[in-house]
Amino acid sequence: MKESRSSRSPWAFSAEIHEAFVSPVKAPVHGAINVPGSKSYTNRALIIAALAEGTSTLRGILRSDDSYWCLDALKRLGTKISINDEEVAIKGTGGRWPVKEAECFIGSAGTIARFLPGALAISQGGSWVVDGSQQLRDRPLSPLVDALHDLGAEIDYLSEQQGLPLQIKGTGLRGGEIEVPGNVSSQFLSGLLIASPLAEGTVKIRVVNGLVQPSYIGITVQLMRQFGAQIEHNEDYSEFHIEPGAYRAQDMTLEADASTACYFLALAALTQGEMVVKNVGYHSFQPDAQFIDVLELMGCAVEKTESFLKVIGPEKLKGGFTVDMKPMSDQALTIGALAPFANAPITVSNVAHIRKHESDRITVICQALQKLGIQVEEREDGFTIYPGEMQGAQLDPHDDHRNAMVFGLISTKVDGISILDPGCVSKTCPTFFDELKQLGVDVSFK
Ligand SMILES: O=C(O)C1=C[C@@H](OP(=O)(O)O)[C@@H](O)[C@H](O)C1
Ligand SMILES: C=C(OP(=O)(O)O)C(=O)O
Repeated sequence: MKESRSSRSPWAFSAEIHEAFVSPVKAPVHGAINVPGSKSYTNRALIIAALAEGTSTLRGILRSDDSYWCLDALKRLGTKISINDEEVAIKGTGGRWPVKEAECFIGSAGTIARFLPGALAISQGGSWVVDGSQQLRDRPLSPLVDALHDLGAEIDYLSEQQGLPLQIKGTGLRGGEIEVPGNVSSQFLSGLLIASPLAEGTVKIRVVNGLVQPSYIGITVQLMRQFGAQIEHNEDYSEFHIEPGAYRAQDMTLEADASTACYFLALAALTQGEMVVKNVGYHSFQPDAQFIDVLELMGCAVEKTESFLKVIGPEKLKGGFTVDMKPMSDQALTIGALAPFANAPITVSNVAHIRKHESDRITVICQALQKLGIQVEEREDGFTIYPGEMQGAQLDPHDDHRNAMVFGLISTKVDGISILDPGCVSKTCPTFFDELKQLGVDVSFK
């Protein structure tokens, strides 16, 4: 087994850059931008298209590390893919992967780690290794592997840990009734759902221990249905019933990334600016599209439409509330970045699971804010941030794109911050610092 390696792909922003400096803005930031494609839509659509019968065309894909490694893995499995900028054509394999033995390196992409094993296990014949960065090796995987075992899969851990690397044999999945916990990651359930139509029999799934970020299951179900799957579920996504049947190729344009949009909306909130994200609408299954409601609660003037989101920042942000971020936990950190500038403390609750994301996000944001001089209270499932004056410091995002992006936001208001390893934004938004520059924010690198 090879050593795990870095997750930076050829689509990453320059590997030569070690530190980024974002200067405090001298005036409110105004702009209207388009954000890149959604990571969640891209990696689901790529994998389902590769499992489908026929050739799919997907427009508006995200070009970042996570999607690069997804395309790379599918190609290593023998899928014919042509990529033309943000458009890909994928000749589906019907789940009969042409290359019967391969090693797939998937960087730090939680989505691929949770969606690919089932997509391989459904195949008849073949044996593949799936591995990722050390960061991804350390993230939870066993609830998915246990549930796939229950459906008849042969999957082995290749290390001491119950995580990547995995060896997956193409034994087919027989179908049946299984349970999966939803409290650590919703992605285990999404991975089971995506594989289920290609099982030999009906699959019934019961979700136990609650479900974090349920809207991501909405994206999974929506795309599965668009590709022709027969899937039924109850209202709270705790029970699913999937009939066997082939996925059929589709021609579709994917949504832009609502999570990425939030950083630019938050920039307006912070700088008394005005920002329009032209290609993300409010009624998306991407939960982060509704983060604008939290910005409204903080005193921003907002416009939420089907096709765009607009935020105008107030004189002073409002605090003095607790917000349960379980439904859209990727933005818990963004609140952490805004809270020191509010007029009263803000508490983020119910996000214990983000300690198992790319970094222990609760500890990283709390330690960074403390380093900048802010009073924080860290709890197992969240944090309270107090308003305060900040001084510059060197901040380490711990190879986590969302930490780096929120450090960039704070830097637009505080002098003397340096962000280490800024290239980690490439996981979902390699163009993050370029976008800031385009908006007139001064960014330099070392
Ligand atoms: O299914 C998806 O596309 C995602 C699900 C969420 O993960 P968890 O359910 O593991 O929290 C989210 O944080 C991640 O960015 C994308
Ligand atoms: C949790 C995240 O990523 P992943 O898809 O690797 O789980 C994220 O993008 O915030």
